[in-house]
Amino acid sequence: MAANGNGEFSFGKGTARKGLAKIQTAASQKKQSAICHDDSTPPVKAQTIDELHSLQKKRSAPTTPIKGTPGSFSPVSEEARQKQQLQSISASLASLTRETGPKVVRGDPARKAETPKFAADPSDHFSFTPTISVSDSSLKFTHVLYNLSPAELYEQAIKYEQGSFIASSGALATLSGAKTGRSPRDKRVVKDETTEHELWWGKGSPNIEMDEHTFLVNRERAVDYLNSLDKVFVNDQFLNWDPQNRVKVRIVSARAYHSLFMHNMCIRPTPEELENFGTPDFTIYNAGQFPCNRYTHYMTSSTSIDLNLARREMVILGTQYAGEMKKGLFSVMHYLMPKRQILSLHSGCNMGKDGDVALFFGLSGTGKTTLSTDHNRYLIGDDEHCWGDNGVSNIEGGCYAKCIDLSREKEPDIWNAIKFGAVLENVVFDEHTREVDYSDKSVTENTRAAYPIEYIPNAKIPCVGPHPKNVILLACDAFGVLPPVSKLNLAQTMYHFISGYTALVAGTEDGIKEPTATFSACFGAAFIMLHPTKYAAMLAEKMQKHGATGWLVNTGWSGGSYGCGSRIKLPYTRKIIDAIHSGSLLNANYKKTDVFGVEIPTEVEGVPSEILDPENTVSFPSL
Ligand SMILES: Nc1ncnc2c1ncn2[C@@H]1O[C@H](COP(=O)(O)OP(=O)(O)O)[C@@H](O)[C@H]1O
Ligand SMILES: C=C(OP(=O)(O)O)C(=O)O
Ligand SMILES: [Ca+2]
Ligand SMILES: [Mn+2]
Repeated sequence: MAANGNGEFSFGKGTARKGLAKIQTAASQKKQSAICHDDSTPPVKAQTIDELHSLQKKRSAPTTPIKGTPGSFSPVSEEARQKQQLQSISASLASLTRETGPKVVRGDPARKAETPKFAADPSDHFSFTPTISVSDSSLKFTHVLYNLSPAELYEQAIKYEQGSFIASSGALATLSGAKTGRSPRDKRVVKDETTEHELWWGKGSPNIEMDEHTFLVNRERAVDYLNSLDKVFVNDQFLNWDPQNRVKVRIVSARAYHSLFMHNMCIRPTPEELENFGTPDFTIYNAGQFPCNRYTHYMTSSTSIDLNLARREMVILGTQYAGEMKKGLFSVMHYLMPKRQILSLHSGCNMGKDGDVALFFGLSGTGKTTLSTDHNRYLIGDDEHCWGDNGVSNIEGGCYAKCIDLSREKEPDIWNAIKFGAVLENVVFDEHTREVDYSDKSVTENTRAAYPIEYIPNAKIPCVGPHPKNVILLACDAFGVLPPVSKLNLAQTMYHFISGYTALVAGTEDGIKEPTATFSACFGAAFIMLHPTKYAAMLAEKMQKHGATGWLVNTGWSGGSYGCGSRIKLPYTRKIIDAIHSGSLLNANYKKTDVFGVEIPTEVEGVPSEILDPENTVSFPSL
């Protein structure tokens, strides 16, 4: 379309002259008798396109009224508060050798027009901002994208991160890069005078030691990398819905994907809570795109996830798998909470209409998320909880579901939660319709969706509940020898909790290609910090005190091992779980098995009786 200089517009070259109807403008219409005028809509209140675009975005309303009037006790102006916040972020990103933080400014470097108003260094007067990375990061500004909204993070991801797309459901589909599962062999913990005595070290322990100095080397590497970038994302959020034991976390990352993931997974502060956030209790530096240096002492690959409890910091190098952040923080809670006599649990948790709470312990991929998301019950959380004197509380603000073979029919609530705002990791979708094929394992079998807990319609918010009535241990048995369900006495519950017989399912950990039998203490050995007996003793004490019943539920194979038997059908497992919740299974008829001495029911409503006893289904090879 081109203007011909007379205020008239034509399509193509000279088409108007060749007799096609002229496209008429308001000005040209006025001159003629107005037959087809349109005065019903007011003209746009802009003289230029730039002005029009400036109308599109309304300034965010001040989140809370600025407290204090001039002269009242300690008034904090909006300007002073923002300055404090940026100073805090600059301090978080400080180089320990130079002992200074970068010059940080708020806002997107791409939006030149919106000159940032506040800088961390009060002496800064700047008129332009370099947008290229320079090796001496102290000469440039690091732009901080602070607690962006999901919509803003979508735009950042789609504009700047390769492999980020909007799926047809509205979720943000993205790739986590070379790593699509956790790297437990690259997770290190600083051994110092305190942690040497407090933590579980050595054989069987997930805590691979590193020294303070090496931690600082990796921290410097991560911080230098982050400071060399144009912009970083900062999330200030909370862990734990128990208000007395809430932990403030700050996540500094380089990808919108990571920021949106943590926005979904941690508890989102209200605007007022954010204004009064102050100093975080724990900080993650996620420089996952950048490798660690293999010549650094202790490093065995280019990936390292380093935890320093004394500094209250975690550094991530060489893996972009977002699960490292959420599970890394879970490790921190496994340290902090038991110190306060609160038991941290690798479990899902839901509550019935009558207030009966159930815990679902289980190693990754064994069914915590699937089985705690139950349309007939309130969801308290899918993965990480605390059990204290007042009952249970979720640590997180979101859920992280495995979505391989996800179907709308079998898991409607999870299906519907994968909408705008949710992060979909490593899934495959149709290039045109953007419809996800949940059966496709081309990228990984460990495809995942992370969504805020309120995306589940019957989520219980705040995510807290009374003391549990049932403690369900989910074991995914790759050999098919465990019965689908058995009732445990307290001693048996402790035995199974400490030994943690289950399977690592494919993809959740680096290098695991098929279900592999394992013993994972506390059904989460990768995340515990103290010796398993410490958690087990607390669990026994709480179960006894509150009269909870223990159950062992096999969500894995029956009638033979992986490869010859088949996985227990999800609808059967759901029926078993229903019978536990309703109390009907507690009062069923039982028989003792020879193998573990556990009691197995002879009947469960909706489940074929012959599968309840493995002796009927397993064919052991004759000797
Ligand atoms: N009998 C079963 N019980 C539970 N989950 C099952 C069963 N059979 C298949 N599954 C599948 O196993 C996966 C369990 O994953 P998930 O619930 O996310 O585990 P977790 O939350 O413990 O990591 C889901 O993909 C689910 O559909
Ligand atoms: C996220 C993980 O596990 P889960 O399925 O238990 O959340 C993980 O192991 O990386
Ligand atoms: Ca028998
Ligand atoms: Mn889960």
